[in-house]
Amino acid sequence: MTRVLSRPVTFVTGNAKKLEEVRAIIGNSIPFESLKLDLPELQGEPEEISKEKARIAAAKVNAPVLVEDTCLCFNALNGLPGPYIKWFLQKTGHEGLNNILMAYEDKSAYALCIFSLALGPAEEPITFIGKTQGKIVPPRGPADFGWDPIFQPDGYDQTYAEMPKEEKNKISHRSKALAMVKSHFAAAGYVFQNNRLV
Ligand SMILES: O=P(O)(O)OP(=O)(O)OP(=O)(O)OC[C@H]1O[C@@H](n2cnc3c(O)ncnc32)[C@H](O)[C@@H]1O
Ligand SMILES: [Mg+2]
Repeated sequence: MTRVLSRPVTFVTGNAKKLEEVRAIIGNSIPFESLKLDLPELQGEPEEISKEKARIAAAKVNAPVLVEDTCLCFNALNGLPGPYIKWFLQKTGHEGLNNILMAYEDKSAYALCIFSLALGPAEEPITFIGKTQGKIVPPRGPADFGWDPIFQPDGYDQTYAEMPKEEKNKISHRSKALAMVKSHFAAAGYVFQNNRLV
């Protein structure tokens, strides 16, 4: 069934680095616009946070929106800091995050990216989850994107920060979630006119 929407999909984020990766990964496969907006940092379970973020964004923009929320989860801490990683990173830095894990032998962690698509303010958001397993290490590589220097994905000698961007974008939590977003768009029968969903 063809879905008729009167506005383009807007990817809403306050994070320029996220947007850069989303642009690189999506390429031309989904026409979208972006809007820089700092949405509230919500509490709760990761999927619910992402959905609620989409509802808030759709109400603000009054259009179809795509948002994502990223978590960094330590297995030794049963998934924390998880959605609260932004504040942990801001307050304790890479060193503090490593120090927290000094109390545990298990340094394993996973990066979680949860996209939510809300076709309008009144519509139930659809979620797409990407997960990449790895471990927390002392920082290596450029420190220009979040916790990239301390996350070393399984099967690699480099941290996310040390990898060429194209390499990270092949295996990252974000690219896995976006692969599902792309499949959804391919299967959903949305119609694009002049690069807009109509
Ligand atoms: O406006 P939004 O999209 O919410 O952007 P944000 O920066 O607030 O992002 P989150 O709420 O999802 O918080 C995730 C935190 O993890 C960081 N982060 C997100 N994706 C990352 C990635 O791929 N590599 C490293 N750090 C990342 C990001 O800078 C934040 O500090
Ligand atoms: Mg945020």
